[in-house]
Order: sequence, then structure tokens, then C-alpha cells
Amino acid sequence: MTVRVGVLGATGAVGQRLIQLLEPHPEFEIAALTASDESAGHPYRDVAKWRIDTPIPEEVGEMTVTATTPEAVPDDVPLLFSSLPSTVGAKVETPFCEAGYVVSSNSSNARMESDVPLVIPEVNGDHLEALEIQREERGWDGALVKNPNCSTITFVPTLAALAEAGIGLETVHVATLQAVSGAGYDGVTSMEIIDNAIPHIGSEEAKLETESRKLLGEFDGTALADHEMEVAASCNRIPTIDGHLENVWIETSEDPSPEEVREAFAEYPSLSLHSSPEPLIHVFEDPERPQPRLDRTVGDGMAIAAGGVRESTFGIQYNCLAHNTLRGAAGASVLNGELLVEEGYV
Ligand SMILES: NC(=O)C1=CN([C@@H]2O[C@H](COP(=O)(O)OP(=O)(O)OC[C@H]3O[C@@H](n4cnc5c(N)ncnc54)[C@H](OP(=O)(O)O)[C@@H]3O)[C@@H](O)[C@H]2O)C=CC1
Ligand SMILES: N[C@@H](CC(=O)OP(=O)(O)O)C(=O)O
Repeated sequence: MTVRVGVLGATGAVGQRLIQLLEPHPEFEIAALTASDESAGHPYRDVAKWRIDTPIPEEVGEMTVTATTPEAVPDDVPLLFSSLPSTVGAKVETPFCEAGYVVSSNSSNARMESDVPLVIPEVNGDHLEALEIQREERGWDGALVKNPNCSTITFVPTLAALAEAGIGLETVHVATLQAVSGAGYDGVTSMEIIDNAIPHIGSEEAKLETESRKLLGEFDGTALADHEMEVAASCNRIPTIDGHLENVWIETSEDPSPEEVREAFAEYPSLSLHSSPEPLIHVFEDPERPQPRLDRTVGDGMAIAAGGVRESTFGIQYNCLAHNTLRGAAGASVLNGELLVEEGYV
């Protein structure tokens, strides 16, 4: 039995990635596509500026895009993937949840609200239990679950692997080199980014610093306590298309050797969900890896690549990489959808 699903913001960059992942998905069937009022009423093929290097799936191209309202989405489509601008998500996700839809959202609005689970299934799937509180307090039949920011998703699994190995995380410094696709098609112009690097991405540092502590926090059945580690981030835009590369420094209560850190990464478990790769963290011995062009598609774009583990003046230093629109955005929402189905929330 497949679950009928919809995509909110289906014509956008992340929406297109969602369609690419959902169309061949064995558990889901695309049954609704929404976008802005300008696109509503038109065949998907006519209003989506398709920019993915595989063709628009034939049947999806013929589907009519609807407005992004609960009334426009059939009742027998219980699960919606949301890839709307966060200002739009902030307005429309709540009415969908009130109307009984379960929304797996990639947009940044509401990520830090205490009763909204912010989830990477391999890291903190147990935080989904906060949905019981969400439903009770908000009176929703539906539910709202978020995946983190793409740069947060890239380094948090490596921290989770260290915590799982009993290494106490105290201080984390992370510097990012982020691909242009993270800013969307109209985000940075070619004149700004070619032959250049931009050492600022609005609001990004704060997202890495706060979301990481929520993700690694403990949910005790009634409330979520953030992890106590201190996190400092610095975010840079560079002229790669896809794949966020990050330099990470960690200070810990123990003094792990680089070999112990590599082992912790390699042994961190994956899940049996369809989109969870095996292994979750792909460890490189070559200090020149991972690299965005070479390594963003490890695990079909759903794995984290890590390498360059060494001792530094400030504890252990390493580099990690993830595909920002797959593991970091559309793939993250789909994986959360798989977990929601497995856990019986859909
Ligand atoms: N986790 C991550 O790291 C990443 C997250 N994102 C986030 O994902 C979201 C989508 O990003 P992206 O795909 O690049 O954005 P796009 O601008 O490419 O797409 C936006 C989508 O939302 C629709 N939309 C815009 N305004 C409205 C409205 N008023 N009502 C209904 N629908 C509307 C658009 O429809 P139409 O075509 O009709 O205008 C389009 O389908 C953003 O919140 C972004 O921040 C993006 C990249 C990575
Ligand atoms: N800001 C990220 C992408 C993004 O949209 O993040 P968020 O999902 O937190 O809005 C980037 O530029 O790469």
C-alpha cells in the first residue's frame, strides 16, 4: 500500500528535488502539487522551470498545480512535504495541520518551537514523540515536523556519532563553504559569486548554533532539553553548485585520538528506512577528501562524507560534506516522512 502525498511549493528548487525523489519512491504516490496563485490552475510542466538533469516525470508534468490551501488538497492525501519560502510556510502550514494533514517541512519557520520536532531520523527520531504534546496542546489532528537547515544537517550526524561513542561534546566551532543552490536560483547572481566567496549568509550562523543543540538534546516525554555544548559557526558562500563543505573543531571531555574519531564516524548506525544510506557517515582516509564535486553524491546524496581527522590546537579537527538539496533539504523531508509513516503518525 502506498501513501498518497502532496508537495507544497512543488514548482520551486526544493520542490523539484522532492518530485525527483518521490516519483520513484516505493512507499509514496504523488497526488497533489501546490504553488502560488500565479501557478495554480496550470499543468505542472508549464509553470515549473525544471532545472534538474533528469526529465520531469511524465505523469507529474500533466498534473494540475493547485493553490496552497487545505481546501485545494484532497482529503485522501494525508502527508504533505512543504518546501515553501519560510514567510509563506509560517502562514499556511498551521491551517494544513489544523485540517488534519501531517506536514513534513523543510522551511525554517517554527523549527525552534518547543513542541515542533526538529528531526534527523538517524540522530533523534525519538523526538517525534513530541507530536503527542503538539497535538494535545494545539488541538491538531494533523502534525508539523521540521528538518534542519542544510548546513546543520551536514555536521550534526558527526557530532551524534561522537556522543554515541561516549565522547562528551563541550565546544564546537564550525566554518562552512556553502554551495549556491542553498540560496535558491535567484539567491546570488553570477556576477556576485564567480571568482569570489561571500563571508556572510543571513541568519545562517544562528541556525547552526541553535538547531544543533536542539537536535542533540534529550526529550524526556514531556519536554526537550537542549544539549549543553557551545557551538560557534561562521558561514561562507562559495561558487559550487551543490554540496556544503564544513570545517569542524571539537573540544571534548575526553581526549579521543583521530583513529577513535574515525571509528566513531564509521560505526554510527544508519536506519532501515528507504532513504537512509548505509553507511550513514562515509569516512575518507585521504586528507584531501571530501570534496563537493567528487563526494556530494555518496549514498545517493543522502550520506555524510567526513575526512581529514587530525589533532589540532583546539582539539580534534575534521571536515564534513553533504548534498545540501538532497540530504540537506528534499531528502531530509522525505526521510522524515518515511519515519512518520513507520511510527504510525500517518
Ligand atoms: N534545508 C535547506 O537547507 C534548504 C532549504 N531551503 C528552503 O526551502 C524552501 C524553498 O526553497 P526553494 O525551493 O529554493 O524556493 P523557490 O523560490 O525555488 O520555490 C518556492 C516555492 O514556493 C511557492 N510559493 C512562493 N510564494 C508562494 C505563496 N505566496 N503561496 C504559495 N506558494 C508560494 C513557489 O511557487 P511559484 O513557482 O508559483 O512561485 C515555489 O513553488 C525555502 O524555505 C528555503 O529556505 C532551500 C534550500 C535548502
Ligand atoms: N540558507 C541555506 C539554505 C536554506 O534555505 O536554509 P533554511 O532551510 O534554514 O532556510 C543556504 O544558503 O545554503
